[in-house]
Amino acid sequence: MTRLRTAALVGNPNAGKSALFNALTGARQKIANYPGVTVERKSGRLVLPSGEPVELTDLPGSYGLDATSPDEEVTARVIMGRYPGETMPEVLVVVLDASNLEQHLVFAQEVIALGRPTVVALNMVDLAERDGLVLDPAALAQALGVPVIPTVAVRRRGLDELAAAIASAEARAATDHADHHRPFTDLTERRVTAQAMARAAIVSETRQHRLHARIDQVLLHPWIGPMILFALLFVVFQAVFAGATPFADGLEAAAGWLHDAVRDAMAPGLMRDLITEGVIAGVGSVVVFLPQIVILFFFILAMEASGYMARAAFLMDRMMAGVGLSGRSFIPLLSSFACAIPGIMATRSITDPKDRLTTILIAPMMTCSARLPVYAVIIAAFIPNRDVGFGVGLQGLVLLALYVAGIVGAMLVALLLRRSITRGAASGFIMELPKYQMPRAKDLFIGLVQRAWIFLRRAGTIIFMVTVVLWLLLNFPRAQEGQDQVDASIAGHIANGLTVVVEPIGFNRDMALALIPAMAAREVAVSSLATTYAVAAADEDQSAQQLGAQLKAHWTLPMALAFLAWFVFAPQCMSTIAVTRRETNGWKWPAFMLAYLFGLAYLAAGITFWAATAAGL
Ligand SMILES: Nc1nc2c(ncn2[C@@H]2O[C@H](COP(=O)(O)OP(=O)(O)OP(=O)(O)O)[C@@H](O)[C@H]2O)c(=O)[nH]1
Ligand SMILES: [Mg+2]
Repeated sequence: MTRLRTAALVGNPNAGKSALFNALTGARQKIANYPGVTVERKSGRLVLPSGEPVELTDLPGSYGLDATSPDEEVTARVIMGRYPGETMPEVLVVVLDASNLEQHLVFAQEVIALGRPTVVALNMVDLAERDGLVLDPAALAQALGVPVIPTVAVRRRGLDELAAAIASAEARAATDHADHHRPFTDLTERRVTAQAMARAAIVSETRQHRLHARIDQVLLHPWIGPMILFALLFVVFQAVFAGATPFADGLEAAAGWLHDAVRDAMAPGLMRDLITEGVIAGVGSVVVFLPQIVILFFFILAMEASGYMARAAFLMDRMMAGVGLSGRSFIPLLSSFACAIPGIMATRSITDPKDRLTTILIAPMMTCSARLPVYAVIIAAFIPNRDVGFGVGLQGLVLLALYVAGIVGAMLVALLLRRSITRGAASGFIMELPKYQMPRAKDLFIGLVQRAWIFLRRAGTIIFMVTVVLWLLLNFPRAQEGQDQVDASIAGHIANGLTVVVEPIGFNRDMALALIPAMAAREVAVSSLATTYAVAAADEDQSAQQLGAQLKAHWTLPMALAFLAWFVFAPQCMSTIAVTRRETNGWKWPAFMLAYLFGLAYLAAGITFWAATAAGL
């Protein structure tokens, strides 16, 4: 019988473990240039030169075997063979950042001291070379007592050698009968040794860090830094609107054309209506926002890969401390701009449980990409595409304001929570600043394709299904002669009931109708509105108008602004609630989250509506 061969990648955060894992197994794990990207173990298949497979596990980065946060706990457990349902990995592959040896050797020694078959991947040797370090891997191997293989994960350099080293360590593992206890190693001692080893392994060092140090002086400057960060965000949101418009217009025209083509080609009837009103008008109204999503993620991915994101975390640390959070919360909150689900999972790298809980509770207020279609459709319909001077577009400005509103709301809530429910001292923040890197075009491209695919898949599955169900609920029972179809329908009845609740904050029936299906996914608010208006238009024998024109015909500006304010806060997403339940082990906190976010949304929408009405908008 053949054994199942196993190996695990271990090392400090940001050493390039996931990049190496992807290169060795062909997986597509997320990599980014800041610590704490991976928070869960992930396995894949590596094929050795002999053709034999090895199950390789990618682990969260860690500073030591005595875990201080939930993600480090996973690493320690897997290494020690105490992870439920999993055998202990036979070979440990320690991944080191060659340009940061002194730090990374501290944990490496602890792992090597376990006495198990171990191989060291001396990764990022390209960056070490760039920084003018000349390394002596043989000296390091001698000092550590295990093989050391230089690698460049992102350029696939050294992979064959690494696989061969894993294979021979693997062969030793078969005859390894050592008892697997954990020997005591002293941290201070390891630090001193790490320093000595790093010195011995570095043959020569030239001063090339200077440029990067100078860039950091500017980007991390107490007041120039935040200004640059804000200017950058400003550019991002301008680009989301200005850059996407031609593409979005093209897609919208294509959807319109498709709509007309289907209408002309099919015989009149419910099937035709389902396709034109539900699928094309509904799902199509969401898909047209693909260009905006791609532009937003282009900036996010470029900032992640370059190393700027970690600087932004550093800059925000002071502001975060002001509301009782640490800069450690920044990365999870930042991930929440893509989606709150990975954001909430990323809180596993936060050591302090109260810090972590607070971060989980405010994460849904970060504007996730699912809100972008909702914001964009309403802004495009109600905010004039005007230049407010210096080439700054009003639409992009309003979009930025919505993002800022979410951030400010989150900070205020954090402040309140830290003074009441999650009271406690704010923990300190130490984060290594990663090296600056030029984002690689190929990685960016793959990242964008992945994001686009996630967006389209959502449109094709959950948004499609919810829209079709809504269309059915809008069309049955059929209206009597002279009756309005939407009013007669099941959906209309439900919406009329809800309208009583949301009328005080300025919402009409159509808006109320969009809120319930949008619980499945926020983008559904857009497809629901599009479908509702398409059904209503067909009923009144109007030609189908584009969604923007329909909104303008049925809503006032204060109503539109109130709807935007609602979406800044409302917890319109079931999956976020589910992941909160999982990460907090119970229903208490997700229930709390739902209640307070709905409360906030209601307040914000109401205040916006009445203030805008009073201002005569
Ligand atoms: N230049 C260079 N960059 C690398 C190399 N390996 C990884 N990177 C980059 O370094 C950054 C960190 O890589 P990851 O694979 O996410 O690091 P990790 O060890 O998995 O980090 P955590 O999941 O946070 O523990 C990414 O931006 C990678 O593109 C390398 O050999 N050379
Ligand atoms: Mg990783």
